Amino acid sequence: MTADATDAPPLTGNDARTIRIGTRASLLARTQTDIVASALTDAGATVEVVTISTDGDRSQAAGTPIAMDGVGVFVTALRDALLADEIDVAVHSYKDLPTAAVPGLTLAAVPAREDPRDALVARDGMVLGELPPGAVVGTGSPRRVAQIRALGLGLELVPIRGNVDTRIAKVTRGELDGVVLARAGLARLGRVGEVTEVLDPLQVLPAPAQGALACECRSEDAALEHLLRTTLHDEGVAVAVAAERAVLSALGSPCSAPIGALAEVVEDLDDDGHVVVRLSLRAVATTADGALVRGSATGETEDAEQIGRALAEELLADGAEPTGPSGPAPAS
Ligand SMILES: NCc1[nH]cc(CCC(=O)O)c1CC(=O)O
Repeated sequence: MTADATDAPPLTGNDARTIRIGTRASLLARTQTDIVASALTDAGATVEVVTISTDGDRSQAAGTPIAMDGVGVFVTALRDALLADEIDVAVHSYKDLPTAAVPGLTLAAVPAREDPRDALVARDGMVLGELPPGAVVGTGSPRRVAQIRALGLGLELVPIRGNVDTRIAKVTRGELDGVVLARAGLARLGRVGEVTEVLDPLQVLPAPAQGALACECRSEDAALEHLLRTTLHDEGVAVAVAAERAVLSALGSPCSAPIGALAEVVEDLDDDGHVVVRLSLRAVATTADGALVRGSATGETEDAEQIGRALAEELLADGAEPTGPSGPAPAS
C-alpha cells in the first residue's frame, strides 16, 4: 500500500471524505452527472455535485454564432476545476472530449453507454423520407449535414444551437420541420418518446463515442480512480469507444469533424464453433468536395485502436480529407 492509500481519508464509510463531482449547468449535463453520483452513493461514498459554468454555456446564453463552439469548449472549464482541486471528478459527454490526453488527468471510468444513434424529431410524426423536399431540418453538425445531404432527399439543413429543449421547441413552434439530435441525450432526459425516427447507422453513423460518458479524475487520486473503475467502468464500451476515437485521431480531426464511427463488441463463432468476442467497426468521412467515404473493419478487441487507425488509413486512401487538429466547426 502506498502512503496515500493508507493516510488519506477513506472514500466510503462513516468518516469518508466527500467526493466533489463537477458538472456543467445544462439539464443534460446534470442528468449525466447524477448517473455517476448515484453509482458512487450506492457504493457507499458521500458525494457533492458542483456546478461549473463553461465558456460553452456562457456563449450559448449570449446567443453567439454557432461557429463559436470551439473544440472542447464544454470540457475545458471542468478540466481546469479538476486540476485546481475544486472538484474531484469530472463527468463529460465522451464525444465532446478532444482526443489528446491531458497531463495530470486520468480517464478513470467509461460507464455503460446509451443507444449511440442519432434521432430525428420531426413535425407530425414524420420520418426523414416523409419530409417533403425543401423541408427545413436543424442540425449544426457537419457530420450530420454531410450524411443527411447524401440521402438526396432535398432537405434544407440549417444550423441550430442551444440545449435539447430549445432545439425541440423550434419544431413544436413550427420554426423547423425537424431537428436531428443524439438519441442518448433525449433518452437521458426522458424525452425519447418525442423521437419520430432513430436514424439507421447504415445511413447516418453517429459521432465517435456518442452516447458514452467519461469520468475523469486527477492522476494522483489513485483511490478515487479505483472506486470509479470498480463502480462505473464498462470495458466493452471502453473498447468500442477506443476504436471509434482512433479513427478520429488518425484523421487528425477535432471532435467536431465530419467523421462518424460506431463500434460494437459482438459474439461470433470461430471455425471450431467456439464463441469468440470480436470488435466490429464502421466509419464514414468526407472528401474535399463533400462526398462520403465509408468503410468497415473487424478484429480482436485488444487491437481496438489499431483497427480504428487502420480503418482511418483506408478512408484516407479512398479520398477522405484529413482535417486539422483544431477548427471552428460546431460540436456534433
Ligand atoms: N454536441 C453536444 C452534445 N454532446 C453530447 C450530446 C448528447 C449525449 C451524447 O451524445 O452522449 C450532445 C447533444 C447532441 O449531439 O444532440
